[in-house]
Amino acid sequence: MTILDKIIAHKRQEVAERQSLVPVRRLEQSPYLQAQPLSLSRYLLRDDLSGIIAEFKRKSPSKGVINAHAPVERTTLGYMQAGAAALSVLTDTEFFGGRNEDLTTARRFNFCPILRKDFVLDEYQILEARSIGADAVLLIAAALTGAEVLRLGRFAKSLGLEVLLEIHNEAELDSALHPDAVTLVGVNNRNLHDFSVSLDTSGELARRIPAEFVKVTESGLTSAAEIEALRAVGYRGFLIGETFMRHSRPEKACAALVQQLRATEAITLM
Ligand SMILES: O=C(O)c1ccccc1NCC(=O)[C@H](O)[C@H](O)COP(=O)(O)O
Repeated sequence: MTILDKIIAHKRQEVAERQSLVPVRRLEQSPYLQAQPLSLSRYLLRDDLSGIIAEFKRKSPSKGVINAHAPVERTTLGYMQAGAAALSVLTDTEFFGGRNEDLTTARRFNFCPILRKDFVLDEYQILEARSIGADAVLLIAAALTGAEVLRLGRFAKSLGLEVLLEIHNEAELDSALHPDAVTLVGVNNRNLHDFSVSLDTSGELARRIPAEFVKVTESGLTSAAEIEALRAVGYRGFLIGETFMRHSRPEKACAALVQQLRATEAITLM
């Protein structure tokens, strides 16, 4: 049993419980449903932004507690001020120490696309994502069938949310890539069996992802040189969590990385 299997088993139970506590009609009353979501893909394609999706995560299965004290407001606002193009907020509690309120707080303090980072299995979670102020959701190919990606992706689209499809290999790409439902493809560099990280995964899969999808590289990124190397093979989004969150002031670590990127002159107008 992989860590993903464990997370998914727990999530199924959690979603069933939550649905009985917070019915769909309550989610539908959220004021965020009246607002127009921001486009994550458009922000990542902007040449005047860094392409960094800065993540707020307190702990993870691979690293345990990373940062239990950073406040969501100061961190996410700091990320934006530092030059991140978008935010990712972990809302899973059991394995990542997040909560829905973290995303809502980030939403209140920021005007940029926000990805709800969670383990989506059901339409309910997508409506919930919209109701807490998210602009995009993650669908993980390793946790879903191709038909489920299509169904959930279409539902997300009907609510105005973009879908970032996460893959680890070619087989997942082939089974889950539905142009009708997916806008961005994220290659996760972390092997969920042994937690090893290899940026070669992104390097190797880049040319397999059709040009119409915005390419995002996820996990294990630590430097401007790595970002530039992956930008050169077509990536426009760079999802970074731990490299920032392991600092007591994650937003300062983000600012330092954006500075390094600026020094390479890859970002012309920032
Ligand atoms: O981070 C983990 O340990 C993990 C384990 C199992 C499933 C997902 C996991 N992480 C979620 C993510 O995708 C990362 O938080 C994200 O890509 C950022 O990665 P990093 O920059 O390495 O924190």
